[in-house]
Amino acid sequence: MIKSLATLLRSPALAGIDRRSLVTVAVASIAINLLIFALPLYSLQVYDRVLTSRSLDTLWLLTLIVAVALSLSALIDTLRARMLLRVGNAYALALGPRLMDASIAHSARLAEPSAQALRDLQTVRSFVTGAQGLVSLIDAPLVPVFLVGVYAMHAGLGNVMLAGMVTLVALALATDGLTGKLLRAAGEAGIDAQRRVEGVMQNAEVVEAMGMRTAMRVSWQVAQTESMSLASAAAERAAHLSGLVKGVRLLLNLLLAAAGAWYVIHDEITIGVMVAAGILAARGLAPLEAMIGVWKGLVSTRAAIDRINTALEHFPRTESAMSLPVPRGELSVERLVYAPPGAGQPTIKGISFTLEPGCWLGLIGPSAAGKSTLAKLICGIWQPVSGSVRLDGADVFAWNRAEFGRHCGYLPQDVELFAGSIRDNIARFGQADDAEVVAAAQMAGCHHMILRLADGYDTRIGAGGTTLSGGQRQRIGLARALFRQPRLIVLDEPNASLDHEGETALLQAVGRAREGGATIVMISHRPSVLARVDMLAVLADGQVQHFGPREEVLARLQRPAAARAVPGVRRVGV
Ligand SMILES: Nc1ncnc2c1ncn2[C@@H]1O[C@H](COP(=O)(O)OP(=O)(O)OP(=O)(O)O)[C@@H](O)[C@H]1O
Repeated sequence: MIKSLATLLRSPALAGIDRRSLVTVAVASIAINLLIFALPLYSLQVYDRVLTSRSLDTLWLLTLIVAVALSLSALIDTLRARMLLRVGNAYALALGPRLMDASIAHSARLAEPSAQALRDLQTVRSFVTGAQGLVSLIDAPLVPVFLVGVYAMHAGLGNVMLAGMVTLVALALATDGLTGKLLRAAGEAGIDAQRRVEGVMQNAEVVEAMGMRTAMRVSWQVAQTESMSLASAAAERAAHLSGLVKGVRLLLNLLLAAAGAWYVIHDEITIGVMVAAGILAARGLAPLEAMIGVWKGLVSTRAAIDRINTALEHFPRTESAMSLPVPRGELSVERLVYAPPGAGQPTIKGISFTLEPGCWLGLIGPSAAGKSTLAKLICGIWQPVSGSVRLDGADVFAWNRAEFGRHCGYLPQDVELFAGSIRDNIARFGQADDAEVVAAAQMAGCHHMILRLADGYDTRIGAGGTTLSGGQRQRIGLARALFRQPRLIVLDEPNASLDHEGETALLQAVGRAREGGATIVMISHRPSVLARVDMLAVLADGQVQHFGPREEVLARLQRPAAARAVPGVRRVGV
């Protein structure tokens, strides 16, 4: 048990806990508990000395000393709570950025939005800082000190307390055995219900348009009810055990009083010892009772720590800290193989090609050919199973994301803009001169469109802000991709929502980026686009069917047999 506790404390999820402050908290706990000894010692003196000597001076002096000791104990207790608050907050602040990175990587690589690890971080923080958390457990290791104190007074009373301790520890273990599994299952079911809610809210328009509210509500209710019934079953068992614990505690008090009285009657101890031992035993057993009280929190915190560890293990910092020079833009895709996580079959099956800097590649192929997957691999979002994508010889996946991002512009198929101003979105939420933002917008052909909005570049989008049309979003997304003229530009169906004017602006922008030496990969089936590219790649079933200069590939596609071999390419109609 101690070994597993040590492993837990060393786990990456708790790496951000300030150990030195915890040692201070432990020292404070020892001080609090030692000062508490003043009360039984006071009773001992008052019952055995003061009452017999009837010395009021001694009584006042003793009362004053013990009052100071207890006040000091209360003060240290408050400071300890404040320190735990600071430890918890510092922990969340220290681990938060890494978990945010891991959550983004998780969501991007598994294409499954998940902020669970960040919620788990708050669970651990609340446990460390809350009154019903770590502070309830922190006194538990000092229970033996109280036991020794009671034994020092009388072995018989010590035995009664030891029996009480063993009973309470057994009840704690029973609580774990009877409720732990249920609580963990309830937690998982709760997370599942939460995921469903998030999914529904993200696609609320679809739900409303097609009257799917009832079906979605029922699906959520099923998960929610399961979570609630598991939690209720656990709570019911815990309530029975809690009643039992209270009963045991009352019985122990009675037993201690009875045993004390027995020993007093047999002249083995004084009344003072009897009262002092009762106080010591009660204080000593309290942390064990508290431990049972916070068991639910303990189980959910343990599960949260496990999930944080998993998130950190699956998405460790694999990026190189090495700073690389600005690439020229030579893109080489080498024997690239990719299979989605959990899928047996690869969706990219050994693709290889090279693009010179300043080359514009058009990527075409039927639906589900793997075009978007290839685009994500080229941007280093997903990790290949084997092979690599290299920009100027450096593996894009291993490249430091922040640094690689400066050289890469990416426009996904579903353009997502973030809550914030249009300026922030174009500037990728970093520091930027106004001139740079305007230049990117002008290049993407959306400068005038932005100026026509109520607050121009300061127009807020997202929650509580303006809702942009699909075409407007796509143009701002393009400006974001072109911001600061990256060396590699990957555009996934960038003209899907664009009108003729928008498409002309897009082609001009990409043409200018090419003139500036950027390497461009563009997925599109529009003839107007394909007429402008330098190279053309035709993808089918995760493989390159044709690759080469545009004219050459188009000529090959004109042959009926070739076009038949790549279904969907016919509609290019070039
Ligand atoms: N996150 C994912 N998890 C599992 N499978 C995926 C994932 N993303 C894509 N796939 C699968 O990979 C294959 C290629 O998908 P991809 O989106 O790359 O095709 P595409 O050529 O871009 O299609 P389209 O033209 O329809 O957008 C498909 O079979 C798809 O089901």
